[in-house]
Amino acid sequence: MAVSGSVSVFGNAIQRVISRFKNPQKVVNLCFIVVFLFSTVLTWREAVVLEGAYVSSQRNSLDNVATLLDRQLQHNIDNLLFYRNSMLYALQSPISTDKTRKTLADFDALRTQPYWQLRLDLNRSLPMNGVSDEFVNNSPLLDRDEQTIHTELSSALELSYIMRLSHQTQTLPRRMFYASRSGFFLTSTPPPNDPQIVALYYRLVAQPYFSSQSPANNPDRALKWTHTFNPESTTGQIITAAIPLDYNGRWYGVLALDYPIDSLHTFLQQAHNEDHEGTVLLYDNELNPIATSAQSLPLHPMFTAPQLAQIASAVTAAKAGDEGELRMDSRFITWAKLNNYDGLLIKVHTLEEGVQGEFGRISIVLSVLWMLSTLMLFASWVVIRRLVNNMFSLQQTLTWRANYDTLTRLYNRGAFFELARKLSQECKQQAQPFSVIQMDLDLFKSINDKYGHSSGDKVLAHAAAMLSDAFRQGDVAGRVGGEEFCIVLPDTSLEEATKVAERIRVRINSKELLLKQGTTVRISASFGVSSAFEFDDYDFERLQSHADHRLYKAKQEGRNRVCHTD
Ligand SMILES: Nc1nc2c(ncn2[C@@H]2O[C@H](COP(=O)(O)OP(=O)(O)OP(=O)(O)O)[C@@H](O)[C@H]2O)c(=O)[nH]1
Repeated sequence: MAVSGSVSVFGNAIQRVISRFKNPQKVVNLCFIVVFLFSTVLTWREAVVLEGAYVSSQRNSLDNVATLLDRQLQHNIDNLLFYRNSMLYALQSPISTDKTRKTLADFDALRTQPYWQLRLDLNRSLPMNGVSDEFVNNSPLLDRDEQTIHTELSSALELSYIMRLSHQTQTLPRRMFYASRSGFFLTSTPPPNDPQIVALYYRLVAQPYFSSQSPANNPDRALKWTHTFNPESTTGQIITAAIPLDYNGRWYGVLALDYPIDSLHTFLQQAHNEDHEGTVLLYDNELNPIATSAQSLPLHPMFTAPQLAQIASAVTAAKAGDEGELRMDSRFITWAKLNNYDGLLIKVHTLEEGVQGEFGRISIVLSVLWMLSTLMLFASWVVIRRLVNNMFSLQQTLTWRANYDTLTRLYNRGAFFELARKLSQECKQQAQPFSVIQMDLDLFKSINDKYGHSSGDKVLAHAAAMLSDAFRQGDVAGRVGGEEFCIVLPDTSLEEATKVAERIRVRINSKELLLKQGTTVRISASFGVSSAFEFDDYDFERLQSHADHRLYKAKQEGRNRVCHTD
């Protein structure tokens, strides 16, 4: 009982709210559109936050690799600078010992040989490897200066002790060397004493990292990175960091570190090990791929020329250490410019990897939730819309039934009296004539008795239709009793109202009505007409009473007639 009570209270409340709006369906639609938009905006907001987190995670992942690589490179560069300082100190104040004297004497003895090696103390130092005076003289870049060669050799000897001490096991394996313009070199991976020395020295000074360190090519005397092709390397490529050695205005040579590509591959694989999603690639400053965290460099280029141009334009304005991201076809690209290498790291995250990853799973759940809530919203919209439609049409039916007579479709007594009173008062205010016609079907009881009640109903509906067709717009008719009708005619005199009544009478009486197959009936009606002007009274009830008296008179006088006098 309590439940049904609260349901009906709720129903009434909804009905009251709905009745305030002319078109409740529109209100329901609007409400659901607002809820739909609200839930979509919320989901979209979640998606934006998720996207931000995804971008940050991609950046962090690349940032970790970039930091590790930068830290390692920084360590190596620090070593390189330390070696250069050692050489500079040695050039400033060369040490003269038995060993240096022996080294210089050996050099003087061997300097014309096509190749030579000074193996002073191999347990504590690295061998010095050199080429002939002739070789040096044939190259415009090289210069065996008699004034400085001995000082340089003794300084290089000191460096060879330090280099020998440096730890061999590195996180990022590399080769350190000093290539002198005076025709000798020192390397952490010394060659045997054979003709190979000439080829090695030639390759060292022929590579771009050497010539790029000349005062003309490197006026700032800064560290430079180069990416060169080395046919002896398994991958054919090598990355080199080089700095010039200058003293007293003379360019002595180049101190350099080079990294085999394999070591960079291994480094990237280890650095990117924790993050299983995506591939990290190291590119040089001309956007050539160098190394990858994948098994090997891709056989086909990862990017088309326009895509590379897009990356290049994003990176051009960036400073060292900057990072950014780009969307390319179905891939998400994150890039980071390294602090200690003139190139950049690029992380490629494909859509497939993204979908399988954590963010992909969350995005799918979010999309499914949004679709489910939208589906449920749509289902409830259909139900509520139907409910509201039903309530609205029910309300309209009830409202109609409260005011109209269902049989004749004319106003019922209550609604008619209310309207008639209103119209009479309006006419009174505007001093217009106002008339009332009272109509009653003749001998209607006999039709009921003879043909049945349903036939009687048919006659009543027919008479009402005749009535409705006959009066003018502005006139109002109602069923005020069983077979009694009343018509009010605003702005109509008694004479005009009498004519209207006469017209209705003729129409009703002129047509045979088919009651059932083979049975027709001709009906008639009597009319009483009254007017406000003749009584100087606009009270509707009194005017109707006058009209009713005259109707009675018409009945008395033989029915089927109009009476407008007492
Ligand atoms: N079929 C039908 N009959 C109705 C309805 N309302 C009233 N009546 C009948 O209408 C009849 C009216 O009869 P009376 O008032 O005696 O008048 P009459 O037979 O029309 O005779 P006069 O008015 O003197 O011409 C009654 O028999 C009522 O039962 C209705 O809605 N349907």
